[in-house]
Amino acid sequence: MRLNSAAIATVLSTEVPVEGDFTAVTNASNQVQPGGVFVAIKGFTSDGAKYAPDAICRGARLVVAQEPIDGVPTAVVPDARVALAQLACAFAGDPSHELTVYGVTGTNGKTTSSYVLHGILSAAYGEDATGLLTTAEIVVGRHREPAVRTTGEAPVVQGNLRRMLDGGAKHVVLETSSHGLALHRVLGTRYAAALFTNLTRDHLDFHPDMEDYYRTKRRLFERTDGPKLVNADDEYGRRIAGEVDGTLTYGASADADYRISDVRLEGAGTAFTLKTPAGQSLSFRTPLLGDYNVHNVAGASALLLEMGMDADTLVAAAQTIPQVPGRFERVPAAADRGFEVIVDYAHTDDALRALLEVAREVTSTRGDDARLIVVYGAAGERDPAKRAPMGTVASRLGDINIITTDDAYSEDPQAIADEVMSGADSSNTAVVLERREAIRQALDEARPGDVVVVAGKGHERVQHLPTGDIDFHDPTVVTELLADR
Ligand SMILES: CC(=O)N[C@H]1[C@@H](OP(=O)(O)OP(=O)(O)OC[C@H]2O[C@@H](n3ccc(=O)[nH]c3=O)[C@H](O)[C@@H]2O)O[C@H](CO)[C@@H](O)[C@@H]1O[C@H](C)C(=O)N[C@@H](C)C(=O)N[C@H](CCC(=O)O)C(=O)O
Ligand SMILES: Nc1ncnc2c1ncn2[C@@H]1O[C@H](COP(=O)(O)OP(=O)(O)OP(=O)(O)O)[C@@H](O)[C@H]1O
Repeated sequence: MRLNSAAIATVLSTEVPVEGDFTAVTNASNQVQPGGVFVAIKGFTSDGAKYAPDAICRGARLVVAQEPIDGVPTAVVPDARVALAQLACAFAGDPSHELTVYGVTGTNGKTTSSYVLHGILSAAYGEDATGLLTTAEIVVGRHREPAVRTTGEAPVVQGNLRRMLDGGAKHVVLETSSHGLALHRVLGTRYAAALFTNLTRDHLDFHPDMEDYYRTKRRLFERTDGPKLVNADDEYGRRIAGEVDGTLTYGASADADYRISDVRLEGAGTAFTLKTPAGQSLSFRTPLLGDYNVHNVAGASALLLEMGMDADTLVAAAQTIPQVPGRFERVPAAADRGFEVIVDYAHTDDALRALLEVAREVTSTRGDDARLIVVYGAAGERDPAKRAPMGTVASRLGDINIITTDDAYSEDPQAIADEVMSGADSSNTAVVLERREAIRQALDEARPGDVVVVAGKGHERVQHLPTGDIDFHDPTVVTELLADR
């Protein structure tokens, strides 16, 4: 919707030096629309003010910045990121206030839990009534498109919420990263419900310490009026429950409000019982595998029960949760060879441990000689402290392990691999830097019965290397290599 200068002045509580109507807002100079507002953010690597003249050339009629910019009509604000969010909400007409928005946060399991919530909501209320914003995809009703960020900049978040509302959505799941909370990308969004999975070491290149990381995640719960569910089996989940009024817990702990028990592999999925605070025992069957996925399904289910979903509808819907892209994704072409290939997004030591424990369990059901073969690596420019622990986890749980390159960005892949190797056991680990070659060697090694896990990139379609970006999608590469054999 259009906003006039008076409306912008009110939203920002500042003077606006240009009259008339404005069409849209952005912080990216190359996305400016004619008649738009450009918000100049002082970033970590660059200063948006540098791009203000370019934004004006592209049709912006007003720049919002923390200091006046010479020769450019500027509205001055104390915090440009806050201003960006305020304007994004105003231009989109505050869509979150007309939607039921479910926020999901945590270190691991956000995307999966978001898909679980979305899958159950879609089964219960119809696909057209739902929307999903995650790391893997943006889903608007029946339309799916790849996502760029977990939590995009405020105009992206608000623009998508508006699109969903206009398309008939009522329930939207918004995966909410700590970057999103810290950098005000979701400021002004009304959350009707919030879910916390867990907190383990990650993103310490961005947060000064775990306490800051924790407090940032906690903000989601402080600003949610409706139901709030946290993982009782995670120390930080318990902290939120103790510190934010009205927060309930789920988990296997004896004192969890929603208590998980009787977890067992059943057919190609998992069965478990969820005991509710009202004393009901609900028997769940889900196609997802592993204890951590039981937590993801239990957390989402507890939240939906608190939101008033009928228990029978919920339990039936949980049986039909669709495959989450790149999370324990089985590559069908491998079945013909008698072994399994699983692609997964695990890229922290904790996620890798959780993944490989399930993969180990699956391997053990495939016979005494079945082996677990693991291809994995650590990303560059991201929290290097997790590299050696990833090596340790893989060596402990995998039979044959190949360290390869993940997204190295500008870092030297060999140096990253050396750091991972420093935590690994060299008797069961090799380094093969080229990712396609590493996967090829793992497939060559695989015998009938074995399980091959390719971890780290999941749904992603590009590999970021110091030499530039290349197209790379693990499920496609596995399928191509199997076809070549
Ligand atoms: C730390 C971080 O999140 N940085 C993001 C942030 O950077 P920044 O605000 O410091 O911006 P900057 O690059 O210094 O540029 C300053 C300003 O100039 C603008 N600019 C810049 C160049 C230009 O030509 N024109 C222009 O207008 C930029 O849009 C920006 O507003 O804003 C940029 C523009 O939107 C993002 O590209 C950048 O993402 C970086 C590359 C990134 O990798 N972010 C990751 C870590 C991230 O956000 N991850 C989280 C969590 C993932 C998870 O665990 O699930 C996520 O939510 O995705
Ligand atoms: N609840 C969980 N606890 C621990 N590990 C999990 C959990 N759920 C999923 N995982 C593992 O972590 C990987 C990433 O899961 P998912 O994409 O759901 O998390 P995420 O929080 O969205 O990650 P990111 O922040 O990197 O986008 C999965 O592929 C799986 O191996």
